[in-house]
Amino acid sequence: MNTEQEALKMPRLDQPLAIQTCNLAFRWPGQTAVLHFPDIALPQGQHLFLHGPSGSGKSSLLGLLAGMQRPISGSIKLLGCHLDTLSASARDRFRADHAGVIFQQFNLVPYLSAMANTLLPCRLSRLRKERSTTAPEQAAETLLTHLGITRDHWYRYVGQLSIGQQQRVAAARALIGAPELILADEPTSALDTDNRDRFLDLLLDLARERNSSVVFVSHDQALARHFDQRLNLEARP
Ligand SMILES: Nc1ncnc2c1ncn2[C@@H]1O[C@H](COP(=O)(O)OP(=O)(O)OP(=O)(O)O)[C@@H](O)[C@H]1O
Repeated sequence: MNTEQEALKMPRLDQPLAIQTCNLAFRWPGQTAVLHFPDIALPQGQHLFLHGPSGSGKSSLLGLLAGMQRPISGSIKLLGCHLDTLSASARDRFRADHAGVIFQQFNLVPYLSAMANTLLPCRLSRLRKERSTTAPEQAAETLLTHLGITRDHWYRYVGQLSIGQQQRVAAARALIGAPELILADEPTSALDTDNRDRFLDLLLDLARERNSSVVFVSHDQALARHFDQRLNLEARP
């Protein structure tokens, strides 16, 4: 795969790197094609725009950074931890403690309310619960309110919410407990331009408040200007 990395802002050398990858390659089980990825060096608190056409490997790379898959070669260092050397369960633990993931299809639990979905990370990770400066319920209320989910929607099943509302609940779930990393896969694809820009501004403002590093996947070049760094994956033959 031909790839190109364009740094809009050079990493500041006085900031520790939140994400550092080197010579990453990955092959999906049952496939012969190997995906090769450009190196990432993202300082803590910076925001990376991961861009490329459909099939270029954006979700695959995000899955590697989230520890959901393991590379066939190369290294991934997150917050100083060598993720690629950990077992699957240790990677799950690391993700629960340190990463808020917004999936392309949101992956909310349909039989739980917006509030219960938002609180899940604090139930799964003591670190996330303790990092919250207020009680988790209060943190969830604050996040849902910031993200425009009104009180009358907090205790509804997420299946009864609109796609845009579900997306914002997924963002609240990712942000609760101030994880150091936010990994977001095309979270604005179902939104019109106005809502897309509003959602992105909110997400990045909240990430900035928490000094979270963000990797944001999108095929929409217009969003690149909001980010510190940009990584382009090129079309695969
Ligand atoms: N679960 C999977 N099993 C096997 N192959 C997969 C799987 N997911 C993705 N692939 C393959 O890996 C390659 C990269 O896919 P990926 O979903 O990472 O691209 P993408 O850039 O995120 O695409 P899109 O913008 O359409 O979401 C494609 O050839 C795809 O067919």
